[in-house]
Amino acid sequence: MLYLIGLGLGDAKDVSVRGLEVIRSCSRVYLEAYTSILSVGKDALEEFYGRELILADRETVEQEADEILRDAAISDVAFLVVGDPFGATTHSDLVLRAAKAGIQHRVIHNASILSAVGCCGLQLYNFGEAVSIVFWSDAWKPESFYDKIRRNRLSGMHTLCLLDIKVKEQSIENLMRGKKIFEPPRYMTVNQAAEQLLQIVQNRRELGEELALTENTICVGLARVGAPDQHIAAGTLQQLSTVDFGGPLHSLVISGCMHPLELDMLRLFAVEPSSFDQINVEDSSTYLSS
Ligand SMILES: C[S@@+](CC[C@H](N)C(=O)[O-])C[C@H]1O[C@@H](n2cnc3c(N)ncnc32)[C@H](O)[C@@H]1O
Repeated sequence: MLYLIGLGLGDAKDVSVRGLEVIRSCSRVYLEAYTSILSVGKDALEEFYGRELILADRETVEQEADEILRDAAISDVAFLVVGDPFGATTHSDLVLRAAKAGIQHRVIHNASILSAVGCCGLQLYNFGEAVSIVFWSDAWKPESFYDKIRRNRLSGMHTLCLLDIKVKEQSIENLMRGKKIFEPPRYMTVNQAAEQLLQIVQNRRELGEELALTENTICVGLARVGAPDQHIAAGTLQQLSTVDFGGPLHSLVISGCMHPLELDMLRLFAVEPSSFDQINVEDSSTYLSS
């Protein structure tokens, strides 16, 4: 049996009781280590579970899936994912491979950022498509996430922006020389995401486009949700570009049409309460101009 087990978001002890029992009984336990992280780290998890964990990076999961699935038809193998196993698109592939090999699978769910984001006060029912914001490089500055945010805002929907994680990256030089030397991991901050969005707003303004969001659009930054030191701040996109959110992981939400209760909740986290004064909750058409 292949078990996909969610670990939750904040702490080693967020694993469910059933998840923990299965982890302790499996013959091998993999820890997926590229779509999300628990800031407590692998050692703390091993100590709490009383099990050795095998780190599974993107290469292992995508190119050596057969090794993960080895003997899973006759013994139990656990694949641990921070958050919920299906809070990332990547793990359907492992399930499909298991099914093809005649291996049964079971999922033990847990909290995901996709549901925990509701802690900021914006209602989960009012979110549209989630987007990923990737790190820009000198040569590659994609803007496709802006167009998805635009579509959500036109429908009055909020947008959860998941922010890029780069682990085991090689510099072009090391890649060309075939040297397996990796750059330090990088986790996109709310500030970096806001700065990239502000740049796109500026680009679109210069093109004369009607803007889907501006410097003054109300957004929410969330860091380390579920951990004891989680940090949430609500304010304009411009304001969030300078708030210090501390260590990873971070997410950014772009508001859509807000119910008065949602606004009241956001005010609890306001960077500057007066930023919320101009918002007319009754009229969703104001969102294209705010
Ligand atoms: C692929 S997604 C989510 C994966 C995870 N399996 C889940 O269900 O939450 C990873 C992204 O979610 C966001 N994220 C995950 N955990 C977070 C947390 N505790 N606080 C804030 N953002 C988080 C970050 O933007 C991160 O880059």
